[in-house]
Amino acid sequence: MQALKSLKPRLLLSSSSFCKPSFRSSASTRSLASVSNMSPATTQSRPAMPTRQLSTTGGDYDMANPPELRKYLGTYGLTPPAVENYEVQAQRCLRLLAMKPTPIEKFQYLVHLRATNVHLFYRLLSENIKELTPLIYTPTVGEACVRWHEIWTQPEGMYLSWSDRGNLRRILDNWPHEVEITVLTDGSRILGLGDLGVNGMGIPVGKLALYTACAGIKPEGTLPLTLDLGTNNMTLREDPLYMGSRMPKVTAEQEKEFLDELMEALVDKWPSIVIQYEDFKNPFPALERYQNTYCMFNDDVQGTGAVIVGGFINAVRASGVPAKDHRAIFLGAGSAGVGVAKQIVEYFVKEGVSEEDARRKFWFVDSNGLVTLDRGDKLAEHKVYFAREDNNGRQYQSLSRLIDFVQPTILMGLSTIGGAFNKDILQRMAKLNDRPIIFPLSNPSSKSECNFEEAVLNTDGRCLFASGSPFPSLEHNGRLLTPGQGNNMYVFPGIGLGAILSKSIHITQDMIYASAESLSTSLNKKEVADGWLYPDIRRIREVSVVVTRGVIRAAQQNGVDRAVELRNYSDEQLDAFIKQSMYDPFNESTQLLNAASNGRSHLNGNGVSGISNGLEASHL
Ligand SMILES: NC(=O)c1ccc[n+]([C@@H]2O[C@H](COP(=O)([O-])OP(=O)(O)OC[C@H]3O[C@@H](n4cnc5c(N)ncnc54)[C@H](O)[C@@H]3O)[C@@H](O)[C@H]2O)c1
Ligand SMILES: O=C(O)C[C@H](O)C(=O)O
Ligand SMILES: [Mg+2]
Repeated sequence: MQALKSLKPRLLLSSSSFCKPSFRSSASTRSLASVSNMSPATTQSRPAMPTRQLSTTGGDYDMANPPELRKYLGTYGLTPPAVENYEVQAQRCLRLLAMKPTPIEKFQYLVHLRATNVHLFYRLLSENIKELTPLIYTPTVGEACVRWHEIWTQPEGMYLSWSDRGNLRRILDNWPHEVEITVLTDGSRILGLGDLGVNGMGIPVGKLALYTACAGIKPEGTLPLTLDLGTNNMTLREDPLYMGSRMPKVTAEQEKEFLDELMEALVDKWPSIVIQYEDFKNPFPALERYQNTYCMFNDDVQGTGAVIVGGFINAVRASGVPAKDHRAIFLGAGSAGVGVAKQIVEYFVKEGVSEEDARRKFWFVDSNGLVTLDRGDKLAEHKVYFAREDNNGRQYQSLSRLIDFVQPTILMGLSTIGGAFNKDILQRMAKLNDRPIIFPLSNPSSKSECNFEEAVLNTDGRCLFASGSPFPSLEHNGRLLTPGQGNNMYVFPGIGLGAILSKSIHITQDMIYASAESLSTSLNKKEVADGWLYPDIRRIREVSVVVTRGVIRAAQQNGVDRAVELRNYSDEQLDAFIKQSMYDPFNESTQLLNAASNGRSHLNGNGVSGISNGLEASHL
């Protein structure tokens, strides 16, 4: 025991045992250069970078690694002797998961698995995407964020604080990988759970895990980024375990200054980086400010708009009501609600409706009631476009009275008010429509405006339904009904991958719209025949290829692509290129082994370039 105790720290610190050659050399070069450039404030007591502990690295302890690879990696003897195939390892993982009684414990186990064996984690995730996505993403990630300060165990991304301004570029040098895409949040509106400060880190981590699982962006090409700009959440600020700055959220003007510096720093460090904004309370200023300058998009405004249009196109077809005759009530007039409605307007216009008529098909309700021009409060700028002026002075406060007035065909929820679509509301929708379109889109499940069962029971199973969070299938009148999941996870992976592969300068609105249209066409015959609005999530990698192709084609049409050679590819060639560019966790050990045996200097996806001596480098 004593021997083990003294061995472990030595091993953990020993670069010769644990670092692949390239990590050793690049990390030390990086450290020296960056330390000499940094201000004293950022270099004081700077520990050695725990590169090996970042969860986006590693497969070194994979039980599939054969003895020669273990010897090469210096891990021989550090894992049990058996060489196991994936199926055996997966069985162990799934048993371990089953032993964890609660979703948050399963989440924690999966965090651990990712940190210790990233390829196994992604193999497991890609083979069990339907079952595991709810554990690493919505809804469980919501609980994880609420409790991040209690459950955090290891670095998984970067935190940048208000007090770091002036040094952001140099701090980025601490990230040990070449980044292709980042998801960044300021934690100010995490799902429908409010301001969670740096606890919001779970969201970039979860979204980027889906980038890898759904679109094959290699794990080390992803950077989860959380801005520590203060929080107005007093409970967190007063909690001794809270890990962010204990100050009120900075002003909008200060946040703008910070973001200006950050955006410059990100592209200076990684010139081709794709930047996804996520869960900002007020995302519009940044979107407007940066969308024509950087390769960026806002997932909640644009990704959500696209995913909902994707399902909506299919819902409109299934409803039997022509586009021009639809009327929509939106509960919630925030960034997501307005983002969705704006893209539906685009769809209606493409269907031949004038923009003015399309705009007037929407009635928005926020916490003050129907959004009207004469309501007496100062409307936020983003609401003005849809504000009603035809309400004849009436201010509708109640959703049911508004339903009677508008007679909508569509009810969308992006309000964060769990249960707002109650029995009465749903029954009114069922009375008005043969196939009411009901999309309760708030996350996580507890904030969903209704669940699938409530929607089915109160509309005699006639509703066309999609929710932001996943709900189980159910049997109704002898038929198995499966809910659609209108979650931006169907599109953001393809938007990001499309931008990366086409080397786009910007992400244009046409690229976003193309993701929606491509998604709507990605259902297979059975899914269409079964009346599904979205494809089976188990086919998400195939779907992401279709979405990515659409995004690349739109980039080409807009002339924002720099990978101009792709313009000459046929669709089949482009699909093949996309697939071949995708990280495949099942290939990683084989590639590592081949490179180790051949002493080749190139490896895909593992940062192990620079191997020169092959197996001679063994640390056995
Ligand atoms: N399904 C998805 O892919 C997806 C994507 C993005 C956002 N969302 C969800 O949408 C929700 C809203 O996100 P957001 O970014 O628009 O947030 P937001 O804070 O910008 O907007 C929330 C809106 O709800 C309104 N609201 C609050 N209480 C209300 C009440 N009692 N009655 C009526 N309206 C009320 C607010 O006035 C505001 O207009 C969140 O729960 C988020 O998780 C889902
Ligand atoms: O994170 C999600 O599940 C979807 C969306 O981005 C949200 O903010 O709710
Ligand atoms: Mg979001």
